[in-house]
Amino acid sequence: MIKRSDFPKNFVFGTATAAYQIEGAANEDGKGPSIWDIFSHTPGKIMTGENGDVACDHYHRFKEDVQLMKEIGLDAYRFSISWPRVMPDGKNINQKGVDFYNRLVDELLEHDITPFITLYHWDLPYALYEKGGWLNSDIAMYFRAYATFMFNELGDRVKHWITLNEPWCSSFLGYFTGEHAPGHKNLQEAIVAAHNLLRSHGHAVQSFREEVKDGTIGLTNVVMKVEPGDSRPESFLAASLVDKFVNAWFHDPVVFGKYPEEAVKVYQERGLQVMENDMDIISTPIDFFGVNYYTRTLVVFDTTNPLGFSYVQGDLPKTEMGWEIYPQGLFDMLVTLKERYRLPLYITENGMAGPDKIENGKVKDTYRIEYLEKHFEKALEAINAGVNLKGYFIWSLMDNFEWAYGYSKRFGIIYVDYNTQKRILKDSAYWLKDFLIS
Ligand SMILES: OC[C@@H]1[C@@H](O)[C@H](O)[C@@H](O)c2nc(CNc3ccccc3)cn21
Repeated sequence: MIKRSDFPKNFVFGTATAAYQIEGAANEDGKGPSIWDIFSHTPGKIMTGENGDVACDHYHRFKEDVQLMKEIGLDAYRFSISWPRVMPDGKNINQKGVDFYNRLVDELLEHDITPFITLYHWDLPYALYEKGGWLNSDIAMYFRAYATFMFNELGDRVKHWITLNEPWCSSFLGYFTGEHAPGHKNLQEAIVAAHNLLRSHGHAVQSFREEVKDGTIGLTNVVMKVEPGDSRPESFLAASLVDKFVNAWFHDPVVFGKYPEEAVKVYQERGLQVMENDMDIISTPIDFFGVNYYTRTLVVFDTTNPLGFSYVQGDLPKTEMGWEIYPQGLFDMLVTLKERYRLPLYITENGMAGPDKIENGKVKDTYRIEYLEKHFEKALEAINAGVNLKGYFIWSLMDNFEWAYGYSKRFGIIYVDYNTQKRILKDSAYWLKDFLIS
């Protein structure tokens, strides 16, 4: 049985959340609307018709939540800042919003929990969306100013920062499939948004080097193990191509200053415009990559699809999200990232949605314990194979607003009763508490 002491001494175990998914107080103390406030209030966008107006009410209950993190024994906590809470119009400061994050950071430090901050976890100020949002090249300057302000405000106490959470999701789910805010369905827009997201990332890193000399900063991407769904050579080719678009497209430019050759041609014909210095800015050196790993993706050659491939379902056991449980993919991708980019890594998200039910005041989420154990084992295997893995953040600390699924998917190690806002540690939280002292 794997033990915490099998991991390197300074390895951090934590949990992760995001502002819009847990804070609530969506219109309180001067906070401005985000694109997710508008999207979640738009009929038909959220499967359950729910929104993040209250969520887990973390804005008011953060002290209780930090106490629970301490009770579990977490080393670190990854959370995001709501840009529109701090800058309601995307530019001017809302001091009450800033005060909240100062209080949260101080509460974490008082409980010996190391804060890891994500600057952007999808909740763009709506006022900036109205100026073009990620489609307007000026967004990089707005993001740099926001990042610089936060570095100056919290950088004396917060030494680990992530610029963006999953730019692939922000661009391709937000602007191509339309499943996420702002709900556009335009491939050209998605390509432009992706480039502006990476430009914004690079500008934030440049500012960080000036403002927080003793800190580390990185970029978190969704990392999918892309595999062929059948044995045809064309499907192997399709898998390799999809890997370039989903994984390499958001890693290569940040390290090599170049987009993957195979994908550039496709995107240049569909609106990608790279201005002089863009790639130099995007490839401003970072300290680590954050890895959000959940599952694998299977693709097959498919001439009926204009893109030449289609996704297929695998036959492994699945979580409530319909995602296959595939711990081997975590090992494979950690090794791949290490060999290709030679950067330290954090697992910034890994976890599962389960059929969590309260029975006699308990949640017997044995399936989540098994999921975490298997993925912990693969993480340790990767470390022993030479991967410089520095930490592991479970998604998530508590059940929360799961984007287009509303509150119907529970990822937390803490159960949230949304009617009463009562928090109940699931069996997986008690298992983690024991693991962290093993
Ligand atoms: O869905 C669970 C979490 C979500 O709550 C987080 O806010 C987000 O950072 C997050 N990213 C993934 C992985 N992304 C993904 C996107 C499309 C298809 C499959 C996985 C999962 N999650």
